[in-house]
Amino acid sequence: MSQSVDTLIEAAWVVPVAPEDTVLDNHAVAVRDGRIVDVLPIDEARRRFVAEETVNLPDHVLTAGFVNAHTHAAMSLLRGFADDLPLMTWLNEHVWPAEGAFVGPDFVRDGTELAIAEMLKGGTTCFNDMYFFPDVVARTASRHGMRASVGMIVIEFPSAWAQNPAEYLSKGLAVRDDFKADPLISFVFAPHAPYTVSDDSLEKLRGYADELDCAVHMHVHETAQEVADAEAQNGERPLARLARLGLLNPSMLCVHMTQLTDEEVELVATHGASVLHCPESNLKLASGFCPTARLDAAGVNLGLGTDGAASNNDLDMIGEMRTAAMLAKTVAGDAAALPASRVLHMATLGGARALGLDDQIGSLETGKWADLTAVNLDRFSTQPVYNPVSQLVYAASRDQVSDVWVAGRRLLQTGRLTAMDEQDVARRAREWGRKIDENRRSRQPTGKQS
Ligand SMILES: CSC[C@H]1O[C@@H](n2cnc3c(O)ncnc32)[C@H](O)[C@@H]1O
Ligand SMILES: [Zn+2]
Repeated sequence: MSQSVDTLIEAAWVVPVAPEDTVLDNHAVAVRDGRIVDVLPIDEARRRFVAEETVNLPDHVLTAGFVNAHTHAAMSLLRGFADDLPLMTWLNEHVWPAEGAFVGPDFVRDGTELAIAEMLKGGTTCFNDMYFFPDVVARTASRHGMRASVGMIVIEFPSAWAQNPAEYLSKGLAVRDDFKADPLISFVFAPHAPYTVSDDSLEKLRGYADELDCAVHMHVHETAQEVADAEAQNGERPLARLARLGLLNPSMLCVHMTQLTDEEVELVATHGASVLHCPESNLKLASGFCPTARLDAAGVNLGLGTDGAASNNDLDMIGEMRTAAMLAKTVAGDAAALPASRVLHMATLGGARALGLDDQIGSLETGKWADLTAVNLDRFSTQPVYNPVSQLVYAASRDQVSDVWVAGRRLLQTGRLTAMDEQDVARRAREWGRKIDENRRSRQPTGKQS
């Protein structure tokens, strides 16, 4: 007796992510009510299920949707605004003044939409965001059917979103409450960085995080300067400070971590914190190198993120996987470091685990949400296929992503977004670009216009 399902997706290769290192040839994923019902051989699936829709992907690898574990989605409107600068010059002299002038609900809506369009086209089905107006981020993601982990931000300086740390916290918590019934939207605390959040704010935030069993997502040890300044000012390294404040625990997600001693690698591992690696942002800002292979060997859970498009300058998780793999090998001096399957794990289940969503997404397992990405390997550049995971990580490009489902809803179909007006998203991005550029030019002394 056959069972009815909504969708049967048949692919040349299904890579379920868990168990790791598994490739299932000619398999199908059966989806009902947005969730995975089964992963099984195609001929068996055809016998067992009657599907409302069958999608045939004869040259494709079908895997878990990518989890962009650290980004600032709305910053896609600042892509290329300030390049070739180190972190603190970039932030103090360019990004923060521009954010002070332009960031409001409309900027965050349009920037987040642009980011969602780019991420879906590149196979990302969930992003972990840290930005002003988290209410707008949550609303925008939900409206477009995208999964998001939204940051309840805290930073010591006032912005158009909140005036002080207490207001950041209370407004963030109110947004979390507003979205508690939305299965696409979850929340984490997002104190910006050790150099912008006081002990007092971190202690309060930790109290809420413990009470609500909620993760804490923070830029930590991003640059050597950050660590040296903290040592000079307080005689304490930022990671040690977080440990002293009780924040270093399995709910802690440390973004970047380019400056780590062997003892600190052990400290992170023994406290069970996750590390969210953003290799391209670290390379572009010349911030340093996260020792991912050492962290992995120590048992630390690793996620992968693009960071914002203003420091990357794209939101391409396939590209990020390739960079993460290459960089890990060079940093470790070991070509065997972070093989392709491990990097795919970082980009899917590792990120999901960091966000506390690994029982919901990150792998193709019965009962999980059908957040799926299909990549067409029928290109010169990804032939022949000895191992589809190798092709995906080392050779594929994001324009080979053909189809994407979030909670069983097909948001990308043969390369086209089904629930977004691509022209309109692009038009609004261009308008913001013109406005921001005009403002910058009007403030420059004449003759110095670039
Ligand atoms: C409090 S909202 C997030 C805040 O973070 C800024 N930001 C973007 N990228 C980075 C980075 O790599 N390190 C530190 N801060 C970053 C962003 O501009 C927002 O102001
Ligand atoms: Zn960041």
